[in-house]
Amino acid sequence: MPIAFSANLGFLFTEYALPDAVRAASRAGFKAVELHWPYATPAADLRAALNETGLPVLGLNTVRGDLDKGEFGLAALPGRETAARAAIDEAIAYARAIGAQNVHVMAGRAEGETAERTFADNLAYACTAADAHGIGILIEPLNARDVPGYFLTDIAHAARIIDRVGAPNLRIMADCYHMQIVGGDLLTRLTHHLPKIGHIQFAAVPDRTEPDHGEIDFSWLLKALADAGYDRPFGAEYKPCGRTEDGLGWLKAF
Ligand SMILES: O=C(O)[C@@H](O)C(=O)CO
Ligand SMILES: [Mg+2]
Repeated sequence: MPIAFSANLGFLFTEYALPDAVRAASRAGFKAVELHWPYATPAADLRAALNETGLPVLGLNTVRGDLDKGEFGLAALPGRETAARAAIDEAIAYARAIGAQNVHVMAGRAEGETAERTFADNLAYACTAADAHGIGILIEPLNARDVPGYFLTDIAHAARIIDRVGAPNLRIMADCYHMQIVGGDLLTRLTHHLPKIGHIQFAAVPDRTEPDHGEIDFSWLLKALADAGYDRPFGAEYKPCGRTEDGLGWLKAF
């Protein structure tokens, strides 16, 4: 099965304004793009670049909240439901404007059963609102070294939340970088949860740069995941060591 890649424009091609980053990703051979927080860019400008290149947008994130206070998402924060749902509405509206396939709803720093219930309720709201437009909702476990106190760190926990919410358009964004730090055993765990996975991302571990070195052999792992049935583009979400184009040897090798 041929393997395709998505460029995460939150980290890759940041040398360019976002519409030109889409064009650069297309020139480099990526078959899709994904975004972090594109809201400062007029959707029409982005849509023009997407139409021009024909690249699909796999997803974008809800805003994190008050960065000065260290917020990293709102959806699992008890008492912040109004802000969380406004962030979800904003993300869905932007996703519709550019034709993005998914919205990643960021949980935030929280713990315990009340946070879990808040997250599940906000996700149910997001899933209903997104489903009306054919958009999926993603949740992503993040490692606690990079994001201390983040509500969701473990893929098995993400799977339990999906069962609890019970919405057909809710899936996991499984990031190999975070998962390796949170327990490794990537092929077995990813394959086990594959029916619930909507997107897979990757970067070298531990330095989160180009995926051609470090603890994980991606030339083996990504082929094994494709053999196991994962048939969507893999999201390259790493921090380039220099200019993005200068570090694309791994892409050419695939
Ligand atoms: O892994 C990450 O950091 C991203 O996928 C993200 O969306 C949250 O920062
Ligand atoms: Mg990620």
